[in-house]
Amino acid sequence: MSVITFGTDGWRGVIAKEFTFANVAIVTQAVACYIKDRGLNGKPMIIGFDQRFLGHLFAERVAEVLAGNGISVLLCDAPAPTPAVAAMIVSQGLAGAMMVTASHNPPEYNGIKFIPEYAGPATPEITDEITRYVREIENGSLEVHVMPYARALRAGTVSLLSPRVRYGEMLKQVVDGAMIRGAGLKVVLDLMHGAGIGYLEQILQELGVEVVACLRNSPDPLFGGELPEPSAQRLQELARLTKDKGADLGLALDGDADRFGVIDPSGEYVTPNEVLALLTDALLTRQTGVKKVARTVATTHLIDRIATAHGVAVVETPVGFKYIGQEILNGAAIGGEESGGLSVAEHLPEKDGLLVGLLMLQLVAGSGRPPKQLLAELVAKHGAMVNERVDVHLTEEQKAAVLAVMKQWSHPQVGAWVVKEKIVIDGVKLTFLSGAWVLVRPSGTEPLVRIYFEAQDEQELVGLKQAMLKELGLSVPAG
Ligand SMILES: O=P(O)(O)OC[C@H]1O[C@H](O)[C@H](O)[C@@H](O)[C@@H]1O
Repeated sequence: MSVITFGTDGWRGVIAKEFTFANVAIVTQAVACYIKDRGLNGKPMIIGFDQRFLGHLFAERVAEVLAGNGISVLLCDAPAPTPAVAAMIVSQGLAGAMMVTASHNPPEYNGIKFIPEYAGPATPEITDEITRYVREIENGSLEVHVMPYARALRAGTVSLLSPRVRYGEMLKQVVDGAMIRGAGLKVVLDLMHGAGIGYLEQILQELGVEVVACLRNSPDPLFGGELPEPSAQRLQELARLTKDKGADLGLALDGDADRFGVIDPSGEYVTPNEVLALLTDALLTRQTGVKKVARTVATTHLIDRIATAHGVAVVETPVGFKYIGQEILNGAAIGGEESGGLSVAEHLPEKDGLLVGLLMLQLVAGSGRPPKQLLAELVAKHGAMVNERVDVHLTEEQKAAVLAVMKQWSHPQVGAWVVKEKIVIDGVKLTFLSGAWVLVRPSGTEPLVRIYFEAQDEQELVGLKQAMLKELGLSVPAG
């Protein structure tokens, strides 16, 4: 069986096991076939990579195969954020991008994200097409074409570029730089040894924001023994420093800088759901004529309450920014997801952790209030929503059993909760008359089942969680 499959966000594998130079060449050849099919091979492609082990060499392998197919290549001269690479597609009118990254996966992983010419994540239709080419290459009916790297450089088929300056300019066009500069803000950063190194600090400096401390600001392919994931649990040092240094915000990025982490000056973690709600409200307050916003099926319904209050529609998508990106292309002014992805139509249909940092600074600068205070005001207006995600490690059999229970769900109630609707756009979601909901779905990036809960308060959340886990035959505690 082939080890090359595309999950929620690209192809990922363990380095030297599945993620080998040979397999990178196969995936690249398949992408080259797709590009040629679309008649886009007259335009260059950009290749980026993050701080992972041998990232630059895997990127060179990608360059050799694209060059072997007669496609000109702009290769990043250093690790770069995924959104900076995607931004170059727009700014330079490119055929697409290939980003060598495994995002927040453990250090032994690497991967490839293909970003087509619309500058957002590839849709499943596109990755299915690429997978068909992968299979043809694997069974020998298509060949991999290679131009050795040194020759491609000499011939000018491959040239090096740094997206930093141009990307910084694009970001600064989306935010109100004068407002941010005028507020004299201080921040603490946590770059998690990732691709945001050299990018976020520089852009903040250009915007007159003082970086009082910067954690994990050096390349480390082992990520200091942790996952490069900006979750509450991994941002404790950032939280402590943000509070101790009297900073206005703590900002973090994931391994390839497309996802964000935000800390309130009180040292409290601001969840992605909360950030999405705050930024959706800010955008809908600032912009008139917005028709719709987008969120995934796993994301807080507080967004719906905010959008409804502004007379704006909400589109619910499966999990994965590839779906949100399509909605942004189709007119959603802002879109985001619970796992820490967000972007706006004025920018890119690709999630961008740096953009979120700047938008949060703009929010604090404009309101003069910290995120948690702004959230309290939102809750006072729209009612509270509390949420939790439980990630459960299960055997394949247990996983099938849990998903089957949900698929076949027909009872009118879960414990005391009366079912309003069963939604099956990704896993199975039950919404309840109380306004609470639960979603059960297999992860596309990790061997897990994710169970998401949302309720009006902690007490309802705990009760619903107990009732649902009991129905699923799971005695798993939260967290
Ligand atoms: O829940 P999963 O299928 O594991 O996906 C979790 C997340 O993985 C990646 O970061 C994708 O870019 C996101 O769009 C997705 O939300």
